Amino acid sequence: MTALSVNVNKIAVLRNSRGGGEPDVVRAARTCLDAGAQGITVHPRPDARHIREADVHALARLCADYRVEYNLEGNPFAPPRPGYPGFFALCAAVRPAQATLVPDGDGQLTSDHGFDFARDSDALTPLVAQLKALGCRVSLFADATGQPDIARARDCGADRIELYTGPFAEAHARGDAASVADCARTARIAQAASLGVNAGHDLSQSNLGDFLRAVPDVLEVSIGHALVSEALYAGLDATVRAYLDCIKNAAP
Ligand SMILES: CC(=O)[C@@H](O)[C@H](O)COP(=O)(O)O
Ligand SMILES: NCC(=O)COP(=O)(O)O
Repeated sequence: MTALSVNVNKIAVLRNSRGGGEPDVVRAARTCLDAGAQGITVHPRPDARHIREADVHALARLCADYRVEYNLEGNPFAPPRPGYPGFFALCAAVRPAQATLVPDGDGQLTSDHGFDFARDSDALTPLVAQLKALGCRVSLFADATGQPDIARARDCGADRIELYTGPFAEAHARGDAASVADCARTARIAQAASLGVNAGHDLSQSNLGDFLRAVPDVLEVSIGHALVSEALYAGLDATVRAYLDCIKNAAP
């Protein structure tokens, strides 16, 4: 069955907005694992807008305690800067079970494209080898347009690809069913090249079932933005009631 890796970036967004320690990303991740999630994903960015170096280490310890997969995502080509030692250095320090390479520019709001394998293969190949030497499974973020050159990810030495599902999610929200067929075609090309298939970006409760029914043998989905948004809705009712109880119980 497909594994769920929860991306906790958004918990760190909320924490950083106040400068304190709440919400606590490790507590949130532990709650996800206690609920049955099979892994934790983070995508630390060079500007440290959400996940910070210390979080990467703390979550690595948690995943080791729970013996679950830790999936570290990032751009291996982004140079180090104060507060961000670089993706490879982070992987060398915590040795995540899976390193997912994503070709994000610095100023991007979020990830919005996969690798161009015709252009990037030569640069990726030695990096993939170095990450594998650390003991990481390596996955490469890939557009899901049915392009045959997805098989080149295998030539780079990668174990898996992660289908970029943002365009699928947008199309699904418009009621357009065609894009899931592109995802399925891309997955089959990758699998024929002996690559495992992960998927992520903007997956949600409203599109995940349709995605998994259409795309064969997806090994893992990593989900953050929608999952955390939905958790707010799911938790608000109980939380407001708890506050009302506090007020009632404190009333003279
Ligand atoms: C690769 C991918 O799709 C996710 O890791 C996504 O980029 C999360 O990053 P943000 O939380 O910064 O949007
Ligand atoms: N790799 C995708 C991921 O970790 C989560 O993406 P999103 O659900 O936050 O869009």
